[in-house]
Amino acid sequence: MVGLRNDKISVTVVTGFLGSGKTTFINSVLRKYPDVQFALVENEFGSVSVDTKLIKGVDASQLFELKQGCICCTITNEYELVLQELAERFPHVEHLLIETTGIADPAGVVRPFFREERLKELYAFNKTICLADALNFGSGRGKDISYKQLAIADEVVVTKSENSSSSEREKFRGMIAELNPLAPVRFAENGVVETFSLQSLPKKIRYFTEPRTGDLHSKVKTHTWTCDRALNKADFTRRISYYLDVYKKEIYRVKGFLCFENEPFEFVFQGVGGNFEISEGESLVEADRSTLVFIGELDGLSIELT
Ligand SMILES: Nc1nc2c(ncn2[C@@H]2O[C@H](COP(=O)(O)OP(=O)(O)OP(=O)(O)O)[C@@H](O)[C@H]2O)c(=O)[nH]1
Repeated sequence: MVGLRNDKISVTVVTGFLGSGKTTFINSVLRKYPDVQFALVENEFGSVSVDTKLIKGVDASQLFELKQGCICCTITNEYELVLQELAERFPHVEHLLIETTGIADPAGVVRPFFREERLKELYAFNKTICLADALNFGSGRGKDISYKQLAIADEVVVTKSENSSSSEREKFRGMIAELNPLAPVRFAENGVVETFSLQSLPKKIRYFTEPRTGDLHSKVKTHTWTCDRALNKADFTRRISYYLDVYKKEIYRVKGFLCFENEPFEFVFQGVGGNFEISEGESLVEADRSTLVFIGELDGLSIELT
């Protein structure tokens, strides 16, 4: 069956605290892309189930509905097998949307796509989108987990923003940059994000906002590591691999670009919860400067990679 598939399935993870608007957002994505064959998985407290409520009002031909029995096989904790089975049984699926529960740590949902060889063959990880509720953001509700969800995200959507003034929007941007200076921020009004695109973000990540220190009083901190000479690829890979493994609990997210000896193009580094991927980027090396942004509980960590 897998042989029928020409392209990998793109994977987008939608996360965000309880009631932040994940279901609403997913419905708007399904409406926006009526020609894309989606599959939908909801991750719930470590188990996996498909949330059929999501198909309401959406043409069923867009969706491959998986019955619980198909994916929750008798073996427990088989998330990776479920993903594999999904790709193999439904060769027409083009895009997998995974909705995490509001109190889930998304690192466990994302990690298999960076770690498992078979999943890397079947899936192309697209991005993690975190929804933040404008009406509750910064209230401290579920602070640790919702800050971690924001810290890991590639893109943030502030939902329920229809009544937010431009100064309030700026404040949200600042608070989010405090947790995650890498993620572009968009706003949803009445469940619709005007400029949203499912496409992955460009493999150029120079847009990051300078980390800020604000008043969130969060344990989540940001650190920018730089090196001004070309790195030896094998040495660096070994070191970062060791470092991220040792601090996989503390370091939530690492993202950046690297310059390696004898390589004309910059490489993009993507790391989530102890696992990482290094892939050739789109920009030619101009100066031999490598930059990695670390996000996590960094107090007391010294980041030495060379
Ligand atoms: N005003 C407004 N309401 C919204 C918006 N997005 C979602 N909502 C409402 O917020 C409530 C929660 O939305 P859901 O989409 O169910 O949130 P969720 O994150 O899936 O919820 P859980 O699965 O329980 O974590 C619903 O009443 C939505 O109609 C928005 O942009 N504006």
